This record gives sequence, C-alpha cells and structure tokens, in this order.
Amino acid sequence: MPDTPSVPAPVILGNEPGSFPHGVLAERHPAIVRQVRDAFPLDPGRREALDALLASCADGVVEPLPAAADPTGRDRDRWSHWGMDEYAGRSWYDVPWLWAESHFYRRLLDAVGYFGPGPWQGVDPFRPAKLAELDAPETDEELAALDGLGELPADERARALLHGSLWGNRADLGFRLSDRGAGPRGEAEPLVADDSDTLWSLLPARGTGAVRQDPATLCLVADNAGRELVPDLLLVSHLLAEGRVGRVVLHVKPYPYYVSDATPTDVLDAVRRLVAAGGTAAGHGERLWTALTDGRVVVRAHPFSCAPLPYADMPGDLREDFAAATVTVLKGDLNYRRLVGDRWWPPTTPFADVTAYFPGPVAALRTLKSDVVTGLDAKTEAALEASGEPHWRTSGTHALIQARV
Ligand SMILES: O=P(O)(O)OC[C@@]1(O)O[C@H](CO)[C@@H](O)[C@@H]1O
Repeated sequence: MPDTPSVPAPVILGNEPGSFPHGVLAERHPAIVRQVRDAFPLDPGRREALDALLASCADGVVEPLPAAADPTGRDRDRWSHWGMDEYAGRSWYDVPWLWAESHFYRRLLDAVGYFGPGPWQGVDPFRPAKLAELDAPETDEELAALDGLGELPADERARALLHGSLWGNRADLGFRLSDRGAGPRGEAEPLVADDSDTLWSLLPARGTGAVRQDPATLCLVADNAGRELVPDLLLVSHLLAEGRVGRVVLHVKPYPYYVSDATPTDVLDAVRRLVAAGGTAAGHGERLWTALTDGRVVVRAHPFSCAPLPYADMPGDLREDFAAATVTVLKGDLNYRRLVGDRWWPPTTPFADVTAYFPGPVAALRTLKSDVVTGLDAKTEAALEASGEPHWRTSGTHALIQARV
C-alpha cells in the first residue's frame, strides 16, 4: 500500500483576504450567527453571547470553552486534547482553517445554550432550516421521481441512487449562504473523478460473480441532514434490498455541526419523511425502519465526528469500526477535507496516497465546495483550469467519486 506522502502539503489557513477560507470565517460565519439570532426568540443572555461571537468572527481570537459550556467537563477535556489550549489566544485566521471553522460551530452551540443548563439545552439551532428543507416541495418531487426508477435494471437503479446521494451533497444550508454560484458551465465534466466501478466491485449484488462468505458491511459517514440524508438512506435501502450489503453502520454527528450536518434526530426525521411519502419512497422508509429495529442498520454518533481534526488523528475505537467494514464511504466536502487532510495538495496527488493511513477500503462521495482536491488526472486538472470557471473548487458545480481498495 502506498505511503501517505512523506512531505505533506501546507495546511489550508483562512489568513488570505479574498480567499474562500477567509470569506467563510469573515462573512459566512457572521451570516450564520445572524441567521440563528433571527430564528429564535432567545433571552438577552443568549443574544449577548451571540453578539460577542459575532464580534469575535471579525478580528477575535480563539477562546477556551467556558466552564458553563459543558457541565460535565468531558467535552472541554476533548477540545483541550484537540488543540484548544495550543490555539487559545491566536487569531481565527492563523490556526488551521478546519480547526477554526469547527471551533466556531462549537462556540455557536455554547452561545445558544445547547449544552445547558437552561431551557435551550439540546435544542438544535439549525433545526428550523433543516425541517423547512425536509418539508420543501423539492423533496416531494425527488421522492416522487423514485416511482420511475422501478422500471430500470438493478444496476442502473444503483447508479441513479449513487448519483442521487453524491449530488445530494449540494443540499447544504451553510454552503448556500455564500454559494459563489455555478458560473457558466465550462468545458470540464461535472464529475471530475469517477471510481464508482471500484466501489461497486466491493459491494457485488446477489447472484453476480463475486460471492461473499459473509454479508458486506457498509460504514456510511453521513454529512448533511434533509435533502442529502434522504438520498443517502435511499441508497442504503437499495443496497440492503439488492443484497449488496447485509449491515450498515451509519455515522452521524453527536450534536449539531456545520449548519446542516445530520444528528440522530435528523435520521429519525428523514426515515419518517420517507414512510409518510407514500409510493416507492414509503417502501424504502419501511425497509429502513425495519432494518433499524432488527440491527441491520446501526446509528453511531461518535464524539470524533465533531472533532476539528483530520481522520488521520482518529481514536482507536473509530479506527476499529472502519477497519471492520467492507468499505467506508464518506459523504460531503467537510468529511473529504478531514479524510485527505485539509492541505494544498497538488490536485494530481493520488487519492490512495493521502488515504493510505485509513483502515480498510475507503471511498468519498463529494461535491467540491472548498479548495482541497486530490486524485485528479492531469488532463482533468488542465481542463478545469482552462474551463473559465475560476471557482471550480468551491462552487459545488463539480463532484467526485473516489475509492481506494
Ligand atoms: O460537508 P459539506 O456540508 O458538504 O460542506 C461543508 C462546507 O459547507 O463547510 C466548509 C465551508 O464552510 C466547506 O468544507 C464546505 O463548503
């Protein structure tokens, strides 16, 4: 197995005005604070805390989590282990962008009283937006379209559902706040890498050549709730129905994160949405409901899923989870950044090299919404650079399916 590149590329920081990472820290985060402030009738104490965070976004520094932030102290201990003491006092713009962003969301939860004690303990500040998206007419349309898939051969249905999950990643409420917009479609193909054949080779359908001794286990590291989680669950349901997997471990976040990231509550909302939709969607919803009750689908909410660190720093128990899977599929841009390392890799750096540390076969389904990218062939990189789309890395108009056996 190739080794992770011996000389890692520079870590992405948010310290360059005009860059995407800087814009996220300086513009998107304040917009998110205002959005939360307007979405809840918060008491003066909470509003003051939000205003303090808003002020900090512009020119503040990383501050330790206040003692009240976490009555048990367990989460503060984790954050200390994750670098909070090292970075405390330093500008948001001078620490790794991944770390700064993740710490912002943890501070936002403090500001709204998510960790309590108090009336807002456990209330997801992003829930109104998540539910609005789940109940949107577009969701009805996407679920109704499932009725037409039944006529397709199983492998075409599988491909359609895989792409539904892939492009579902554009349904990202935080991203839309500063979506640089899909500029004029250039020459470059929307899919900049496609290892789907490799992924399918790991999850053969019943009755095909490759007969597995034990049913395959899929570890799916989910990303956003709503209109991304629904297609993810539809793919899971299809893989179970076709015998491509016998068991699914669904990783979601233990608490709200990056605006739309899915929590266990969001899994329940999405399954209920499917069951209530009628038609083919309801069949998927009922299959998932049964699979959750009989243990074929297991939901995990590991603390490291909300860590400000790359997966290369994952703890042993999570490493064991991934190692036990036939394949681990990571959804979305943030998980991609954490999987390959949020660094200025040359785009042609082999995906296999930057994921060499990962236990077991791994795949990524991601729309490009931030600067990091690996695993492109030189021709694709050249086409993207020549495409007339200056923001091809961050606009969400391109996506990739990458896999390492
Ligand atoms: O993981 P997701 O939901 O696909 O994207 C997360 C994201 O919105 O957050 C970061 C910018 O704030 C980027 O990684 C990306 O744009």
